[in-house]
Amino acid sequence: MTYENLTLHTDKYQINMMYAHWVQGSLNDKAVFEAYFRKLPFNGGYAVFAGLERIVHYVQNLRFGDDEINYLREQEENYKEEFLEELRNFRFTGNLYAMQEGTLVFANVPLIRVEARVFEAQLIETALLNFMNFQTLIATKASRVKQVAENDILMEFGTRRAQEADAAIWGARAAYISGFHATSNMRAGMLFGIPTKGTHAHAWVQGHDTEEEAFRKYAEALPDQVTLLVDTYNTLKSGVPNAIRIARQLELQGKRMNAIRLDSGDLAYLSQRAREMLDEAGFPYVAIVASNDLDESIIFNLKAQGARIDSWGVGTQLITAADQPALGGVYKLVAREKNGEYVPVIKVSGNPEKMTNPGFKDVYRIVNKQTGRAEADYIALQEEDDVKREERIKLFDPVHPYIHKFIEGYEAIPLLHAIFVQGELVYELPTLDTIRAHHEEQIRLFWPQYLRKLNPETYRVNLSVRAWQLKMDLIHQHQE
Ligand SMILES: Nc1ncnc2c1ncn2[C@@H]1O[C@H](COP(=O)(O)OP(=O)(O)OP(=O)(O)O)[C@@H](O)[C@H]1O
Ligand SMILES: O=P(O)(O)OC[C@H]1O[C@H](OP(=O)(O)OP(=O)(O)O)[C@H](O)[C@@H]1O
Ligand SMILES: O=C(O)c1cccnc1
Repeated sequence: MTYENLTLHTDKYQINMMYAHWVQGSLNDKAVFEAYFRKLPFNGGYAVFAGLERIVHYVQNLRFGDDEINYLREQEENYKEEFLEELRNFRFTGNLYAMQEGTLVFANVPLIRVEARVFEAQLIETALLNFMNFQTLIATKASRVKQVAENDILMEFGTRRAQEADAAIWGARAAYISGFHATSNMRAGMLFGIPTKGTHAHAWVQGHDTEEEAFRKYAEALPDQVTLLVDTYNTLKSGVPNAIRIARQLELQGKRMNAIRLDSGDLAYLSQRAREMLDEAGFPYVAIVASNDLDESIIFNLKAQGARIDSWGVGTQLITAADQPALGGVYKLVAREKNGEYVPVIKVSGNPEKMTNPGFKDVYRIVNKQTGRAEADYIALQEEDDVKREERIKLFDPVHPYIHKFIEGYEAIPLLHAIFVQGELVYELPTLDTIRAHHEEQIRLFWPQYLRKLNPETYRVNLSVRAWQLKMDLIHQHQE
């Protein structure tokens, strides 16, 4: 059994469509798909794109090996042997464009564009969305936590509550992209180079005759990284006083205790009292770590209550994106090859929000040269040159097209980068620290009103006049 080959990590309907294309002789026709989401998660003002590194590895390693072929043969007697033979030669030979990880992204903006034989473009939909949706969701959640604790140390503690192993490690990576400082997951540390941190569990304290003995033995074993969990019995009556005793003993050895950790009770009150006790005892340098089902709202609230917490361990709520467990990213056909040329296609829907934006398009971030801040994302047909030349363009509200403005003196930053061209990887995957730095820059690119957690302003995402006109024309054609 091979677990590593992700080629069949797809929905059966993709293979069915591949088969039907093969039968009908249309497998080599080119298709253009775009991946995007329609609604921002967590009622927020932005999302943080993530998932590209995993997508790159996935696309590079697409192969139907013996196990995959045999399984398909067993599963579906309709699949002809020649089709299965065709699959043996399957490689991704198309073009794939994507946002850089860590980029701030918005609803209805293409985040990934795939231009490939329909045979290939169809297969990869499921996995692409799987990776993009999960990692983008967690990176976004982490960014919200980061926003409320900008100057504190943030540790990702979620593995034990994550939806299985892949979610734990890719979630840890997504959190790091958005500004977390460390993860408790050692494998994520090993695979991605994320710094790891850890304290100790209640079991360590319970496993000794007294709390003080537990603390002392722990400090003897790891004198340079002593963070003591003080809530097993009574935080203020025994935990903190015992931790202070250990801090004293460590000073006699010329060492400094790192921190105490609070994991239950009223974290605002306990942190204030513990801070006083530590300061009075002469240990102002001993930091206070808090954990216990934390999320951005609780952290924000604790800060408003004057909590004296320096470092936050955030697990369940982050790794499971508990208040919104899925990002609804979709993958839609926008153009297809017909008689050797691309024709735009649309999906018309009773729900106007679900109507797709047809045509082969590019995305630009329009940055005001004077303020250095982003004004809008602008989606134009690929052949449109005015935006590429940074000439005057019209921004207008697609729902109320009479509300518009013309802008010039802007910089148009193309957001979709070439990742694969004709099947070749042309993109050098950035280091995780480069991605993190890119994310920080992205945060600075936007006015705070778009980023705030509560009732953010809606950032403009506009179609060019031509892209909008194309959409209107196709809607009218379908209505007729
Ligand atoms: N001052 C505070 N203001 C708002 N929320 C808080 C405050 N202190 C703690 N919390 C949060 O309230 C929740 C308390 O959870 P819970 O009722 O399980 O209490 P607990 O102290 O963990 O109890 P237990 O002893 O069973 O572990 C946690 O999510 C915690 O982060
Ligand atoms: O609350 P989260 O945000 O998910 O953070 C992780 C939690 O996991 C641990 O608890 P657990 O009860 O599993 O183990 P313990 O006995 O070490 O406290 C830890 O003490 C945190 O409370
Ligand atoms: O290091 C810790 O304190 C830790 C790690 C994972 C989960 N809970 C706590």
